[in-house]
Amino acid sequence: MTNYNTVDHQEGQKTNNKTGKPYLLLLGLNYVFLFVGSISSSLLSKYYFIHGGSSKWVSTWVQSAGFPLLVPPIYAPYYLLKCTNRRPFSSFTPKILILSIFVGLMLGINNLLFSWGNSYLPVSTSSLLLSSQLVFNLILSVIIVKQKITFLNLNCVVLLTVSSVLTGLDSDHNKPHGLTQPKYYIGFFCTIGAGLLFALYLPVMEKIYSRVNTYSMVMEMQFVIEFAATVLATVGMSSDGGFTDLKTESDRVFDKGPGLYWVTVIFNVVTWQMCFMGTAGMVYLTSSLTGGICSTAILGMNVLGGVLVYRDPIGGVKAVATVVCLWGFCSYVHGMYLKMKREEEEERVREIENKQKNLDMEMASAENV
Ligand SMILES: Nc1nc2[nH]cnc2c(=O)[nH]1
Repeated sequence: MTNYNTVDHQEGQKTNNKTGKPYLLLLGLNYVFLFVGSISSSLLSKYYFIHGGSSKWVSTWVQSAGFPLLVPPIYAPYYLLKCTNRRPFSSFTPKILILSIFVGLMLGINNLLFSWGNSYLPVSTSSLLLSSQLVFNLILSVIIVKQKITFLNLNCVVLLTVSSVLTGLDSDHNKPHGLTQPKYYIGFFCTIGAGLLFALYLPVMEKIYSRVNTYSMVMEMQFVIEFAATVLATVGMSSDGGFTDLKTESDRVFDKGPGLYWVTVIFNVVTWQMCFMGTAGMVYLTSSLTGGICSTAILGMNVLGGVLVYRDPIGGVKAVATVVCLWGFCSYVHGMYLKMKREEEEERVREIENKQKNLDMEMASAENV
């Protein structure tokens, strides 16, 4: 199993084989998961609320309940494909298990706040507000994993934050018909709270991953994390009539009928799982800050999704905010690409120098003989 565990906490600095093909393939795959999962799950969460769904607990539950989907990729390599000697979950220590459960509970609360915000605000507004998580992400990454602040990451964080502040200031234009001022502010603060928790979740995950040495273990941890988040959501849902809500909503409330209700729930479960698996992979393969920047930039795309799919109102300010968000992300990815190329070149030069040195030494010892 490929091992990508050496990190020095600068973007893209997985020093072990970080430019190799398997690494880039895995990175690309995770990014596709994150991209598709994040955009579709945000739109589907809103679809649930727009068509009559009203339970914040149902919307929270679907964000983590897809953890059984991780069973085949966790067990198949050992039991079916027999391509690894590592038994699933064999590297778990009690400490890692407890930490994973703790992170799972934190994620469960984040999911609840996220649902609360999403139930009141337009997709585009909540997505841009969530972008504020990046500043907290940067600060907490500096504290927790000693992330270095560079021009590249600071520039991106500033641009994405300016983008979300612009949206916050544009609240009058963002309020759809029927959304009262108190509901707008509840949605606003729940979303900012979710951003804060997510900003803590990412560097805490990176810290735990520093003890992890295979990608399989990342999937196993994700299984435990999502399981814990689901237990929290299930307890909340049971105490608040959520399971009855599921039945009532599907039979009587959802205006697209029971069939589409269950399709919405199932697709929510699958796309959220993709989103969180992609996030975990990005954090493991790069860093919590790069993972945060990638997820936050996709939120900028959600703005376009909200406008195109739900006809969210978009004024000049929101349009400028979206452009700033995309500009910040693109300049970061471009900077990272240049950095990776530079490192590849440096590595190549080092290899040539080492080969030359070895050759010189061999020739010198041959002459001495
Ligand atoms: N708070 C928060 N929750 C999420 N759930 C999935 N993506 C996100 C995100 O970017 N922020």
